[in-house]
Amino acid sequence: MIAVHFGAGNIGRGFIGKLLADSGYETVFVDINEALIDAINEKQSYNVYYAEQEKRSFNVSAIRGLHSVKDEEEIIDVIIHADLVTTAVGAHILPHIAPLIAKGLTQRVSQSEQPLNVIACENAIGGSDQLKSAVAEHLDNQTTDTVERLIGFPNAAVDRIVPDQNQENLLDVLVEPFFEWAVDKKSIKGSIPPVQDVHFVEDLEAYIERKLFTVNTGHALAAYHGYQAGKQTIQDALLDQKVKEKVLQGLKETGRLICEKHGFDPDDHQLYIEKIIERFTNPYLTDEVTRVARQPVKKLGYNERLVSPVRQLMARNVVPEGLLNGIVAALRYDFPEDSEAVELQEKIQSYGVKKAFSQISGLEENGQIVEEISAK
Ligand SMILES: NC(=O)C1=CN([C@@H]2O[C@H](COP(=O)(O)OP(=O)(O)OC[C@H]3O[C@@H](n4cnc5c(N)ncnc54)[C@H](O)[C@@H]3O)[C@@H](O)[C@H]2O)C=CC1
Ligand SMILES: O=P(O)(O)OC[C@H]1O[C@](O)(CO)[C@@H](O)[C@@H]1O
Repeated sequence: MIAVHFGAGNIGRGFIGKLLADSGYETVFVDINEALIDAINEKQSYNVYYAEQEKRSFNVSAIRGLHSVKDEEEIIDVIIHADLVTTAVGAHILPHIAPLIAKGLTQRVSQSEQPLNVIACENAIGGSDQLKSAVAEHLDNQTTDTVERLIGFPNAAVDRIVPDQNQENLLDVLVEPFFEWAVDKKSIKGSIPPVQDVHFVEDLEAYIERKLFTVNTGHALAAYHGYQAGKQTIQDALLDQKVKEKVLQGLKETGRLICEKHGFDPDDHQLYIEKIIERFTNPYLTDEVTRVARQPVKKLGYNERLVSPVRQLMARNVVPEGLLNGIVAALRYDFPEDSEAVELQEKIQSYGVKKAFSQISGLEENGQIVEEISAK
């Protein structure tokens, strides 16, 4: 079994690559980072370490690497023969890898009727749908119909905290022991050769909103409030009671939405929140506030972890003060090494908070949410 995985970064190697190897796949990593690809081809294996007292280690082998620009022909060839295609590049990168995936799929469907599934493992609602739309822009009409018939783009929710790495061996990855990978059952074409521990679910929206609005919203709140409080790591941020209370306030608000909308049991959801706070504070991980806060422009988007639950709660006549305060903290994020933080601050300087936030979030400039934010 051959899997092509785009993005040999933290999640690519530390999560998806490990599960694919555990399931008996040969994994072809595609990445734009030449040093990573060279190391994969030279070493042909790496270790995944668990952030826990025992520090269990797992060897990942049967891997090779291809460079997304230099090895285009080989990537197309491997897509023709693949049993599964996955990505973990960042949702904003999906449009950049779409042309290459489109070329691979065009050649594949012209010579084979074998179905294939392409799963975007990104922190985004409808990540695979986004990739499918981007791929469709590079297909001719006839190929679009055949791709529609043979190629599935099931959405997925992926959950594992993999911080930035500081390993001696470039490829090794330290990850939290917990992980969850849920894939939308209904969009699968043909079948996916088994991948260990993947859940195929009927109602992905409930899973993904529960995950995104708890793990990612909670992490974002800890990062933006932690940054304002001068904390270096998420672990330190959550040791500050004031920051922790702000995180818990926001999670209480998203919890209300998730339970009301998707019917999760409030007591079970409270345990889910507690488990997540425990994961954030894992003492065997060092997770920089600036990693979790990265790309504030993306994170303030319309369907993202802060604005989406605020929109949905306001539509239910609830004013979520904790989440609104989280947005305010995000709008103040000015880490100079994050190009989106620089862009955000420049926008605010040029247009003022109201207009800048409205442009970034896609919310109406004179709407209630933008008014609430600018009044804070
Ligand atoms: N790190 C984490 O804890 C989690 C991350 N995620 C999601 O997983 C995705 C990846 O995140 P990370 O692995 O943390 O990021 P990362 O930055 O470690 O990995 C991304 C990889 O994509 C590669 N890449 C960028 N442009 C490319 C291109 N045009 N072609 C091929 N490869 C390209 C980069 O070189 C890098 O190796 C994101 O969508 C993130 O939201 C989801 C759950 C947890
Ligand atoms: O910033 P992105 O692209 O969402 O990816 C990093 C994310 O990974 C996580 O650590 C775990 O999902 C998030 O909380 C964090 O925001």
